[in-house]
Amino acid sequence: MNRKVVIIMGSKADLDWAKKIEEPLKGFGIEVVTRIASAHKVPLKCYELIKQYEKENVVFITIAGMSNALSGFADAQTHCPVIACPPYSDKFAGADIYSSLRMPSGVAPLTVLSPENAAIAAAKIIGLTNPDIQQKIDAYQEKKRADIEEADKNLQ
Ligand SMILES: Nc1cncn1[C@@H]1O[C@H](COP(=O)(O)O)[C@@H](O)[C@H]1O
Repeated sequence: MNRKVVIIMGSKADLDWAKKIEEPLKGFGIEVVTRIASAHKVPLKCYELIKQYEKENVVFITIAGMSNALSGFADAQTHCPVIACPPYSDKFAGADIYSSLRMPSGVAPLTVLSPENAAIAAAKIIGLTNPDIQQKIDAYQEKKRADIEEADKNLQ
């Protein structure tokens, strides 16, 4: 069964970050749709996008910098899994991150900070019902193990 990942980002300023999530997903052969909608500025658009894609049982990945309302907002409106992947920032001592971590009761977006890892997490969810994707995840992990062996061998 083919399921897609829908990336929603708060601003076009997040595009470079989104691409770092898109690339590994496409490497796994997963269809990715990328949209821009800010929960602060266009909440109705966010809602409509969530409801539109929810019908396809997608995995959402949400990207929102500074003050991340988007991930909790999205998660509370859908039965689909939501992975928050806020863009990296060390401004204000990295305090932006708390807006992704602290959620009210019943709101459960998963936060994954690395864009590549967010893609892996989404691929694993899709892999639960897709043996092709499972095999690709196995191969990816095997490559990671081989990289360690290679690096270790090169030190000897
Ligand atoms: N949290 C939020 C709500 N609306 C936009 N943002 C985020 O704020 C940053 C700057 O957005 P803008 O370009 O709209 O100023 C971007 O990371 C964007 O995701």
